[in-house]
Amino acid sequence: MGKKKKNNKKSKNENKRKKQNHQDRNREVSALFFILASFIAAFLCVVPQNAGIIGRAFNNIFVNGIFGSATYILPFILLWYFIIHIKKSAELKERTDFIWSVALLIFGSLAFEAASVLFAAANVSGGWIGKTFYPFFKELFGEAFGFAVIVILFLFFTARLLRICISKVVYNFLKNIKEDIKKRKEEKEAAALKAPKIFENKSGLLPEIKKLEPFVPNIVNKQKKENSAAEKQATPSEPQKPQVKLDSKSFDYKFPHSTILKNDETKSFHTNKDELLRRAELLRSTLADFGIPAEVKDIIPGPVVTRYDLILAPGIKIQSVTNIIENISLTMRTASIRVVPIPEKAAVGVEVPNPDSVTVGLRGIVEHSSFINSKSLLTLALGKTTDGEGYVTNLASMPHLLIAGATGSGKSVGIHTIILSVLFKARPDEVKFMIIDPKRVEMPIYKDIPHLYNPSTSAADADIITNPREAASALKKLVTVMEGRYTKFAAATVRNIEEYNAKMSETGGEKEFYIVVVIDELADLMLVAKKEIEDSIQRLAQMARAVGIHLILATQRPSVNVITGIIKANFPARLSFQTTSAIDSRVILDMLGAENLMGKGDMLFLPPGEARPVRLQGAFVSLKEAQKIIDFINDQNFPRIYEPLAVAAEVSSGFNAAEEKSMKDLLPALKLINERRRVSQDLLKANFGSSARATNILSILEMKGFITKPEGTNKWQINYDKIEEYIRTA
Ligand SMILES: Nc1ncnc2c1ncn2[C@@H]1O[C@H](COP(=O)(O)OP(=O)(O)OP(=O)(O)O)[C@@H](O)[C@H]1O
Repeated sequence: MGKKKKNNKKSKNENKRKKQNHQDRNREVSALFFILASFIAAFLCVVPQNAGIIGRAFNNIFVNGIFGSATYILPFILLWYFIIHIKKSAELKERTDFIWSVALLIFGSLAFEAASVLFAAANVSGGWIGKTFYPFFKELFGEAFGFAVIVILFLFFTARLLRICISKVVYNFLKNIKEDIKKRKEEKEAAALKAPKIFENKSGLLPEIKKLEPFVPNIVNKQKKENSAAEKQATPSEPQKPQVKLDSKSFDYKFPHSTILKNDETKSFHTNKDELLRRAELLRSTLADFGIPAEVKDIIPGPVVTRYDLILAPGIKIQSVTNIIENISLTMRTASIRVVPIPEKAAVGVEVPNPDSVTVGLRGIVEHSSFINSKSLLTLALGKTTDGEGYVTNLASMPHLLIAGATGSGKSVGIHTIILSVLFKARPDEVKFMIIDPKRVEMPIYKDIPHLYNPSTSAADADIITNPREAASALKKLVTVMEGRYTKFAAATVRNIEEYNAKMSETGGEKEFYIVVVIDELADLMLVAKKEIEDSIQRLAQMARAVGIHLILATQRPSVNVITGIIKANFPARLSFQTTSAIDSRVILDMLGAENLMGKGDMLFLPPGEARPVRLQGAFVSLKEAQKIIDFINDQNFPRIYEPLAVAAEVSSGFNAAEEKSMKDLLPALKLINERRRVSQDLLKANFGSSARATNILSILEMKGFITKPEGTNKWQINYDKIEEYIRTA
């Protein structure tokens, strides 16, 4: 059944490719026709006397006849037709293009006629069309205004033909003016405020309102400046091409535009100074009520939470604040308050959710200078820090990432932003994703991207892996791919993928692509084949970094059964969304805190080697936006080809030593099932000796389609026809 599905998919891909080739050929023939027509028309316009009867006829019919001087526009129109046919990314709108072209010639004739009358230009004329219809415009609008109307309509038709969106041009123009005015105003304000001051209250424990005032606007200004600087540095929609580039593939791949995404609401989040000061005072007085003398030193407003940095009176422990978190929540009328030590300021930060939070959009971060300027192909746009700064990190240096969080906390959205951030920077032949999604809910949207990879299949058949057993087998094969790369790199006397690719650039050899393995719900895999999965993950996590393989594991059940000691030890970078309990927070981060997050993308990121996590509001991207980016990529029909080593590994045999043994057991197992008319782990164990052997046989039986387990059931269905046929032909 599996084979049939694969064949169907293959033939579908083949048909698609054939259709595409046919369309490409048609476009090329049309382009050739239009460039020839353009040359001939230009020749006939410029030197009709050298073109015999045809030249004279052309001159008499068009230049001295129908269109007058507007005939000279014709070669340009034909040239434009050539351009849109040769440029494969341009959409062909044959009927409307023809209408705009005719309108252009008509209004060109009218414009020339109007010019000849208005400026008494004897050497131009509007031909029969100009002479017949211009009097009507002249009568209706008068000479000068009539000319203006004709020119405006002429420009309008030109814009339509050239696919220029006038409203966009006007909008961008007005936006630039508005931003210019805003920037000048900000500069004036900044000059007035002079250097940013950190307020200090020397008089007592009450924060002094006057001294607080310059602080809040300074933070907001800083963010706005960062935004406009980023906007200036590069066109937002065009992330800079990273330096590492595979030169062996010549496909003209286009990166998706950030403008496909929705605008980021946090670009200019508003802060109400009076409200912030009121809440600071409320916090101070609540602490005082519980006998904790403290001074609010800084207020750091952010898009989702505001941090109040407290200086505790000498002798007061930070735990005294942590102990009354719930009371603070009550008085401040908000849940999810978090207390963090800020050693660099000798302060205690109290993070309080804002009454109105704004969504952090992915667009705001991928347009941020730190993302645009990052050279790594594996740059991740995670979200924004509590003070509203874009937070960008590099998967290549982590080198693997462990993600956990309760259901609904924002894990899937987080995984989408991670995958999409890479899609904004990396060509399909530079980075590939091996996506394992036993939940089958979130990841199917990526099933056709040319970045997809599965070491068990050829490139054309690569799909999202949903079956836990297939996942276990694919991970094993990835270990083989990793070992193959090690051998290859050793032969090339390089230590890692960067050096290897640099060497290939010099020698013109084939480069290696990075492989990012994404597992959305590790728990589902661990349930089925814990030992196998753990072994593969351990080996990959320990060695894969140098050969460009990186793992991202996500789970909503961060228990020690799923995130085992072995896995944890090999994953120094952790990302925790809200957890259901403090214990879960400890499992994932080795500390408390994640249980007090707010959900919906609120997260703690622990970079490798860091002692304290950074709190971030994850970038949000809707499935609709993600789909648009994927469509943009898929529409380019990037050829799905793997670098040879990737498939060479074991694909022919497809099994390792243990599996080979199981293959030998296959025929006796099939005979047994056929005889007993049932299958189970116990039956196989009783006949073949051990549980492990029985598990391996079950896995082979399922992979070969002899048995299937329909979703939602726990019973194997047996394909007796297939079994009988196999036994007959064996
Ligand atoms: N960064 C974010 N900003 C704003 N809202 C978010 C963000 N991330 C998630 N959400 C909201 O939270 C909801 C749940 O998110 P998501 O589906 O990612 O959770 P999950 O942890 O994957 O849950 P499950 O494990 O059940 O699949 C989303 O539908 C969205 O409304």
